[in-house]
Amino acid sequence: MSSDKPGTAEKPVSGRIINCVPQLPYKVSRNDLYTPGENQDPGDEWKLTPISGNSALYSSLYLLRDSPDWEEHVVGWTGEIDPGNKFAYVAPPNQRGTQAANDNARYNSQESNEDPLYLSQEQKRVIAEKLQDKEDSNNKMTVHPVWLLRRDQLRWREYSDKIVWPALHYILNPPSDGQKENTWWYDYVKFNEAYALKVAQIYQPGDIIWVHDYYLMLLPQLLRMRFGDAIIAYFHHTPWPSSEYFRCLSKRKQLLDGILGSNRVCFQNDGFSRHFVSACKRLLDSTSTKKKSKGKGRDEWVISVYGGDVVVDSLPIGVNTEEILRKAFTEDIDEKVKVIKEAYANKKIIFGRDRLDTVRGVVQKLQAFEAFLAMYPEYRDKVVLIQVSRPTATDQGLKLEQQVNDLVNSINAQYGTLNSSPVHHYHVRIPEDAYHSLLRAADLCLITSARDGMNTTALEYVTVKSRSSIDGCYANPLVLSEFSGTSTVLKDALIVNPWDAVAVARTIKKALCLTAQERVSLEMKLWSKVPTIQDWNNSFLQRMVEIAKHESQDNKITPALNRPLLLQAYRAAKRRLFLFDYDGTLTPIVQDPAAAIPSARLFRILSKLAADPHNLIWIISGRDQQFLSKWLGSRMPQLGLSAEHGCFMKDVSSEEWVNLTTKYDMTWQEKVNEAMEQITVQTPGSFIEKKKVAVTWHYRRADPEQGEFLAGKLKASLEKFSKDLGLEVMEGKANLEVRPKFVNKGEIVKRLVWHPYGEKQLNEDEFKQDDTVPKSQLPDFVLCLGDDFTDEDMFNQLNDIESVWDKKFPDDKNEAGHYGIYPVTVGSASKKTVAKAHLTDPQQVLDTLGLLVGDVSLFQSPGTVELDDRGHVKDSESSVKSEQAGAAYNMKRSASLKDNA
Ligand SMILES: O=P(O)(O)OC[C@H]1O[C@H](O[C@H]2O[C@H](CO)[C@@H](O)[C@H](O)[C@H]2O)[C@H](O)[C@@H](O)[C@@H]1O
Ligand SMILES: [Mg+2]
Repeated sequence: MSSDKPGTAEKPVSGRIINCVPQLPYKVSRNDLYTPGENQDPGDEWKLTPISGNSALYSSLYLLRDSPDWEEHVVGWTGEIDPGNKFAYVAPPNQRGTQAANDNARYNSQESNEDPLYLSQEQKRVIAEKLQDKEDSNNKMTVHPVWLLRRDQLRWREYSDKIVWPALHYILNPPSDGQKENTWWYDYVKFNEAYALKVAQIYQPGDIIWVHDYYLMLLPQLLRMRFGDAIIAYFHHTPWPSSEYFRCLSKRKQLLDGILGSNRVCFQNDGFSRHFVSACKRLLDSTSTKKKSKGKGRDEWVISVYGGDVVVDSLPIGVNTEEILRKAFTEDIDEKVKVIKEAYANKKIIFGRDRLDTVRGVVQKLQAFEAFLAMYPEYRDKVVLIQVSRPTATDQGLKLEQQVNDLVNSINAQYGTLNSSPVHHYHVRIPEDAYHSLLRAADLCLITSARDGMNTTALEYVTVKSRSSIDGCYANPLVLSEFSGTSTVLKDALIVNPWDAVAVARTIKKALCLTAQERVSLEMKLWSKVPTIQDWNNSFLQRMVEIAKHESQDNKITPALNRPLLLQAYRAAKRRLFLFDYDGTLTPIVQDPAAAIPSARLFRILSKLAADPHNLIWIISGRDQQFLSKWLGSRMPQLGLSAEHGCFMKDVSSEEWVNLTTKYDMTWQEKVNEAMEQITVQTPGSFIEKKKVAVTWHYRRADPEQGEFLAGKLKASLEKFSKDLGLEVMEGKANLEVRPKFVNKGEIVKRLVWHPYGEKQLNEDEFKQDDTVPKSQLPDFVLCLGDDFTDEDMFNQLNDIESVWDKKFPDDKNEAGHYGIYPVTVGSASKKTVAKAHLTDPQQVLDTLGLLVGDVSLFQSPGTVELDDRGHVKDSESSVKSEQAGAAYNMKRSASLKDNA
């Protein structure tokens, strides 16, 4: 698509889509029959087989490939590569029986069981070439494989499958010490980082980046860190649970924050979007507005996050109806349908196909069918349930399989005869032609999922039933669980609660008794609602183009702090200055101000930071001197302190506090106190915190609505005289603070940064900026963290300093091309900020500082990390070792294969 395509002129999109899918559509396996040799095609070493599942998503990829409007790039993990069995070492004939041969055989048989997947560059090139879609003669779809070649390939799935997936499907994991989960989390972070790296290699401005599903929740934010202007969409294919479930995840904030790097987050239906919006509100304190989307009547929200807008909406995925009809109506399938019908002559066929996991409701289905046979004995030899259950490799798989088998056996034992069984259960993956034949032959399709995003079997069934061919195989009814995402699309299906077996049984009876006219009328309604994948692609992308057009420069999301890059800059710097706010930044906000004391972890990390002679640390807080001295200064005299929003300061390793407000008349305090006391009387639970200069009115413990309302009233009354008295009234966290206007945290920052690094601060009220200090004496790394409105003064000051330095010291930038200045806001997503990056909460603050002092893993939070093809940090010790081992392994292996050829 060209940028001058109608409607795209205002904000051109490049016409390229980068589709990020959790896995490429093919399974890669090594061909055991392959032996390298001169006449061998290296491509023969590998075979590809299409993987099952995610059919709608893959169908969307192929349709985009064929669209004249878009150039498509697909980024996806290769999935687990099957290394084949050809590793057992066979000694060359002249060595057979020798000790060396036996040792080698032992070595190689271990290798064959646990192939470390050391693929050479050439092998990767060959596989990548094969993965490039064969049907794509015009090369319109370029496949970019994400390699994560490790011995234990399942590791890349653990966090998604064992932690995220259950929570998304309302399953709570049993409590654990969290150790395994942590390791899985690091792999999940790496998995997402590997994608970000791959996308960064191909990204061009104007590309639409389309991220799919819960394996890749961190990817949008990772991309936002790299490309502030990128157009990013996240589509969530599975259900999104109530925030009550989602908040059980220990990494809940990081996951939400990861998704919110997108411009648009889209779900299968409004209910899922609503849950997501509420999770963002509760966990990240974001705000949102809601409206109806144009034309479709669906809900659309705009969430405000860190200064930017994220559209949240829904668009149910569809199926490729044309292709289904083409494939399901062939002479071959006609024959197969006839055979099925003859095999079950005089019986109504009830059909179901589900993955055998706990949420697909196979157990509920069998229980309902059992109830049906019990309640309606006249149907016992007149129906058959053909249930195809696709095996899954889950932890509960075996138990579930056993439960299903027991139920099938018990139903067949009770209601079967010598000649027939009411349930035919196939625990296999059936081929596509068999599936289409069964869809066509069915008199009823029964879907009883306890949770799913979009059940494509239901859509495919309705599609097939829209065409008449053989008598009795047209317009057959669908019984559909209300817990399936599909029920919001196919509202006219016979909707059931799968937990109510009796009600489902009654609905089966009702469905089997529908007249032909009723069935046709139902089918017509359903068929008109089946979304096609073509429409889904078009609508999705059309909306993305609109969003791209309306993106404004002053509405950009402040991205998450890129901690690995921070670490790099930290390591390279020698004159580091840390400027930390206290409440809400180094400690979480609590009800009682006196209870917000530093944690042992905070002390440990601050002590480690302070122990480095290249670090200077200042705490710049609204707290008074007494609090700061008691809890911080007395324990760590090496900290610089500033109290009451810049009114006082105490230099590093000094005990003397300097009052920066001595020249100021303090009679205003009386007037402010008076106003605050009046409001305190009216507001039970509120109180005044009197400091030396500043005065704070707290209402955290008051009724929230009353507190907010009266804070507004108090602010208005204070503002009547504050200007004349040179005061500033500041809205804090459930408080209102007043202090002289000419002091603020930004002024302290100015003093600290514009000062020869490491020299004592001057004890003067008035600060005179010394412009003669050379850059080599100014800090080369400034990390400033704050959560509040008052901290914006610090960020503003740093931004100004950066602009001045840009002009004054254009040649003194660091290796990364900047001055190492990091203004970072902490907490609530709803606030507008001038900071350059954000962290979600004080815990992430400690994780970040912990990373700098070596206490925390690089993969605790996602960021820009260069990984090699095995998921090691590039050029790290493990990466180099792994590369050497790989080279040795490949030499040995090819020698062994040649010898045995
Ligand atoms: O600049 P800071 O270090 O962030 O201090 C700002 C104010 O923090 C304190 O109040 C806030 O934190 C309390 C403890 O979590 C909480 O209970 C209260 O609702 C918050 O407003 C402190 O009491 C004030 O003096 C500081 O100015
Ligand atoms: Mg604060």
